[in-house]
Amino acid sequence: MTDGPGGRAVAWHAARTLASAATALPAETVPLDEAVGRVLAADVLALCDLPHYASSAMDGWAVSGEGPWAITTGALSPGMASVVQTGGLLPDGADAVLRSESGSVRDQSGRLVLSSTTDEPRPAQHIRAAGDEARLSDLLIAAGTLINPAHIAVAAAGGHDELGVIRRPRIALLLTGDEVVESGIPAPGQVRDSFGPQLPAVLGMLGGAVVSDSRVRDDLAATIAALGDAQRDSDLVITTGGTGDSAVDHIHAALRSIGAEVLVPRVAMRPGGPSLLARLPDGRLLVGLPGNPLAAMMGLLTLVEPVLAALGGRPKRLLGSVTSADSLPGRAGSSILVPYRVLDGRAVANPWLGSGMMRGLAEAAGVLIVPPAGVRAGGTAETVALPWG
Ligand SMILES: Nc1nc2c(c(=O)[nH]1)N[C@H]1C(S)=C(S)[C@@H](COP(=O)(O)OP(=O)(O)OC[C@H]3O[C@@H](n4cnc5c(N)ncnc54)[C@H](O)[C@@H]3O)O[C@H]1N2
Ligand code: MOO
Repeated sequence: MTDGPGGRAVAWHAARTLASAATALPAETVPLDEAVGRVLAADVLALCDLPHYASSAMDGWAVSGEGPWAITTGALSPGMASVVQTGGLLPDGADAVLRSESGSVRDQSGRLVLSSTTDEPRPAQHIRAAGDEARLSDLLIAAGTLINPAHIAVAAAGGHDELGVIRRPRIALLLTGDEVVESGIPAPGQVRDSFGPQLPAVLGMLGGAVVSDSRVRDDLAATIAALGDAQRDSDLVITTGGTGDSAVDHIHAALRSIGAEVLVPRVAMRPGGPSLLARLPDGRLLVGLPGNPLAAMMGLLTLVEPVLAALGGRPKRLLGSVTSADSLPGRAGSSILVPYRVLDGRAVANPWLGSGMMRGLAEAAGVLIVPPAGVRAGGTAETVALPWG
């Protein structure tokens, strides 16, 4: 494994495991329509039977006993029927529903009499019984569930107006790089900012919310001051750039200066090796991403994603696997992360894999993890999914 400014590199899988050790944040209550995409903090139980009353599943007549039936209103006794609509409350005494297309009504000396024109209804036919889907206090949605729109409808049917969800991890971004410009075509020596426009979106996809976004001069004192400010309102600080050892790289020195505990000084991977994970003095976590854009995204998949999953109480995303079309050489002591596309069911490495290039990732189906021993053509490689699917 390679050593670097922060110390000894941690193997790729081990780095992800260390980043997964964060403790889940406390719960908050949100209205139902804001709960999609959040993680449920406590079990949701039915506050009533589902459905909570017996109703008709069809437009037609509620009937009691054998036909023909005398049409009436109110409670039914055998031989009586009354008009019902889909979803309508069944009168007492109803034991089936006859669909409107299966019956005919005739006037018999001033009394309306209903007869079936088919072999319907069977007993209990077209009745939605109370409690068919769930009984009062049944478990409807388990704590830890990532809530989808259908869960919202289940919770609403179960009588809930709001849900307890794990607080969304709040993220402070500190972007370094005096050469970085935020608009237009950069002059030689300048570079167009990759992170400002991209990170809030990808962090949102991972369940986080960027609450502040600051630019920091490539200066040690400014970096130390910015780290102090960033901690205050956030659960996670993410820095970009400055992870190296040059005169303009200050992340490691600033972390030492404020007494942070470095948990992962760098990761045994390429690109993105200088990615780091640290615990700040107040206990919050910091992920340092390298300045090279592709390297930073590989650091994000390795460290930020598991940290956010753990803080947000989300299930850890499992690694996938794919058959590699080609032989991919490995590198002693290191994993190589390769954005790939799929051709004829097999993974093919994308072009544009330089650590400053983003086109290969933009066109990727996922990222291959090539172990030190490499992957042979036709062999299986582990994959990590992209946050955008
Ligand atoms: N002597 C060595 N030099 C380098 C090593 C090494 O081991 N020895 N490692 C290389 C690797 S690997 C990486 S990755 C980078 C890490 O660099 P830093 O994290 O210190 O980042 P910077 O030096 O600030 O910037 C690197 C690169 O990225 C560009 N950058 C920075 N911010 C942005 C941004 N917001 N948008 C787009 N591009 C950005 C910056 O202009 C540089 O080109 O170090 C290698 N060097
Ligand atoms: O992580 Mo660096 O070259 O590996 O960009």
